[in-house]
Amino acid sequence: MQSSGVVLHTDKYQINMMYAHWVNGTHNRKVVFEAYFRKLPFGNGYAVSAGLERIIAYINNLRFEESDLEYLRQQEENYDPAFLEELRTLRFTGSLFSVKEGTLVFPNEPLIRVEGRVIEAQLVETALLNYMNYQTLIATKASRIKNVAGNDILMEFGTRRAQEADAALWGTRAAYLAGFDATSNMLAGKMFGIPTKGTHAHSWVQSFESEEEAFERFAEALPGQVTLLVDTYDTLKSGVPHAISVGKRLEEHGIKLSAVRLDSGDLAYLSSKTREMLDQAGMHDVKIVASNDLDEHTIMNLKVQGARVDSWGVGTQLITAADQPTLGGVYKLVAREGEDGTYQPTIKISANPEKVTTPGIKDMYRLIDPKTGKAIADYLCFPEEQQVIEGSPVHLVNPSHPYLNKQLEAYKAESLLIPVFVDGEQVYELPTLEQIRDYHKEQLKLFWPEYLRMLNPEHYRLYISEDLWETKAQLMKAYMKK
Ligand SMILES: Nc1ncnc2c1ncn2[C@@H]1O[C@H](COP(=O)(O)OP(=O)(O)OP(=O)(O)O)[C@@H](O)[C@H]1O
Ligand SMILES: O=P(O)(O)OC[C@H]1O[C@H](OP(=O)(O)OP(=O)(O)O)[C@H](O)[C@@H]1O
Ligand SMILES: O=C(O)c1cccnc1
Repeated sequence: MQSSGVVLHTDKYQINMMYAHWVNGTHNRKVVFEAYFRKLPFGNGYAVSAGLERIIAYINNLRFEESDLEYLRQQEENYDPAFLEELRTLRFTGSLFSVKEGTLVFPNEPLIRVEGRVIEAQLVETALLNYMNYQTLIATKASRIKNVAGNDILMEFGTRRAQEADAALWGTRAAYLAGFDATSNMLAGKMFGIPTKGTHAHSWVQSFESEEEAFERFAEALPGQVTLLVDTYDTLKSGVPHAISVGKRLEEHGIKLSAVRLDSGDLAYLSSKTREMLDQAGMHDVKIVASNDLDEHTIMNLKVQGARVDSWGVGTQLITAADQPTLGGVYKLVAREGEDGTYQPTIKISANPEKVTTPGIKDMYRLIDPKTGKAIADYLCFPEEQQVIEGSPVHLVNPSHPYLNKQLEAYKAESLLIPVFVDGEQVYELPTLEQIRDYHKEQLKLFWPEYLRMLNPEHYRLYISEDLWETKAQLMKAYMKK
């Protein structure tokens, strides 16, 4: 999506609330929102933050063009023309804090904090959640797949099955930042500098009289990167023997067969047999690629069965996050400007204690054990609380079960929310995608394997400060009294 039109990538109720604030004269009132998710996807022990690059571009391009205003005029005759004139000059003048892309994040942690005029903060909710939710979801799925694939090469093959073009492109980027090595999507390659890879389809083989001829013609056309798809007719009786005979002939002309691809059948059995056949032919360097509706479960299972696969092509299951197609991130008001111009913390009550919001503007820290270098827990506190920065002991309170608390004496603290926009100005320069990928790898090293395992991982904790708990308790009490 290009700059023109992004401003209407929002829900109608946001524009209606903006209008109602304008009618009430409260549209310039300052508020603070936080975006977070409540439940980890796929039963994973962590999520991988992604979406910030697109959010930055969105904020920078946020302006109502004449066609947008004309559309609003047509849609709602109640909108006062003076309101639309106000929109014409609207820009994002607030501040936005975010965790960096590639950071490991956990439920109820603010991934983004928006501070600014309510008219702006409300407008951006929908798009921010849209970008954050999808990209974080796919980065998390990709990180799970990378977790089981180890050092094998992972190729993203999902574009044809993605929920349309934007999802294919940004999903591919999310997959790459979380550990995939390449993509088949050429536009994603061009836009983001992701390495591209490709084999050939069954249609290539079908478009020739014989499989052998198809292999030969393909190899001659593209010497140096020849991967032959061997399952169009019969993998072991036809495909692999033909790939071997063509490979031998190519060798005489100095062309090397790189790999064969298996795309159906029992991938454990077929890959083992294929490996045997290639080795017997002395083609030890020829690699085996597997594809066919793979995900972290099938890849792990195939490895347990001894599959001899060097490289995995993963499409549908990754790009659609098929087993859990949404993250469910929310955007909640945590503070608003009072009459005296200072921020007052706000709370959203729920019958479910886990869903009661933690009020106020908060900083977030990752507390790290100085001896082991491993993360202990994450911690929210008010910015004015200085203990963490000074390194003096901190009291950790469980946000929904405050009787579960403890004192932490020795730690290192890393601040997780970094300023991205301050008073409308972008102050954060995005790292390159390669740097984000490296950062994600470093993030993984920060955690004990218990938190990273695919099945039944340990629950990594988020604590709040005592002051934060006091504020939350007071607001809950005040609400109960009412
Ligand atoms: N050894 C194995 N263990 C577990 N799962 C496997 C194994 N081999 C393949 N799979 C997976 O099983 C599924 C098989 O898919 P499917 O039933 O469509 O069969 P197919 O071999 O692709 O048949 P078709 O010829 O119709 O394409 C795929 O998700 C594949 O990744
Ligand atoms: O299974 P996925 O994880 O989504 O991976 C992508 C799939 O897309 C292709 O199949 P398709 O049937 O679309 O085309 P083909 O004729 O080239 O096999 C490819 O062969 C993979 O099987
Ligand atoms: O290059 C491939 O083999 C490929 C690309 C996209 C989808 N399926 C396979």
